Amino acid sequence: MAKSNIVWHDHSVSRDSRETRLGQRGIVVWFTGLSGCGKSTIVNALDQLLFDAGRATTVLDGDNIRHGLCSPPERLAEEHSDEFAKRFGLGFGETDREENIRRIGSVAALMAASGLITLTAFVSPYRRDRDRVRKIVNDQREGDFVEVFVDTPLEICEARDPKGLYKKARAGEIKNFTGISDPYEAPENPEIHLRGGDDRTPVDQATEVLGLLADRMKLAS
Ligand SMILES: Nc1ncnc2c1ncn2[C@@H]1O[C@H](COP(=O)(O)OS(=O)(=O)O)[C@@H](OP(=O)(O)O)[C@H]1O
Ligand SMILES: Nc1ncnc2c1ncn2[C@@H]1O[C@H](COP(=O)(O)OP(=O)(O)O)[C@@H](O)[C@H]1O
Repeated sequence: MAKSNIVWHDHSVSRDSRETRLGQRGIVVWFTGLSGCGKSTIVNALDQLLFDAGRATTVLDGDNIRHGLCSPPERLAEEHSDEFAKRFGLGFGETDREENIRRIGSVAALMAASGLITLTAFVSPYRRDRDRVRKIVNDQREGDFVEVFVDTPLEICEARDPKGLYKKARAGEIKNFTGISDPYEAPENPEIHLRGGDDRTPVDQATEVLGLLADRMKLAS
């Protein structure tokens, strides 16, 4: 393949300077799990706990990111040509999910490099896609990627069905629905394994994650 002629440009404000000013290490906390497992709710609770503790955070959430950076073709077609929408819009096929996670992974790595505690909530069903993000983040600095598996059984996610998507998927109205007509590859060695579907609240779960993150967010002394 031909060389791309793209050259990295270094900037004068270093990552260390940014992190020293913020008093924390920038990390990526990557939540993965089935639709309805609790990712967004737990991330939101964790973000609130971190914010209240004076931390600088940001949240990348699948539902929101698919309103902008990773819009589906139908949304793009409202503003752009059909050809553009088809080319750049992302659905839920395997390759579209791969590109979704590639874009988010890249953004998450940039945010962590700015010193932010970056919380992400994506189904991200393919191990290979998650591992690529792990590599990008850890290549910047080892140990900064924290995978959190929200392990809520499918039956519970389906019973919750807050958006009615499982019902539609069972009726064949949504194709490629994770857990129903599309695979979910569970993490083999997540840094944090949260078992969902018991009587713990999202705040309990977020508090557990916060405890496990404490050392990773600290600046080296
Ligand atoms: N086919 C299919 N499979 C799974 N999920 C679907 C699908 N179609 C729409 N949705 C809704 O989109 C949200 C998942 O988007 P993500 O960007 O997180 O998906 S992925 O990481 O690219 O797999 C997901 O959000 P959550 O329920 O918050 O997980 C769903 O609301
Ligand atoms: N620990 C929990 N206990 C009970 N219900 C929960 C818990 N966590 C999330 N939920 C509920 O489950 C539903 C799906 O949660 P959500 O955060 O939207 O999942 P996801 O982002 O993984 O799709 C919501 O109605 C939410 O209130």
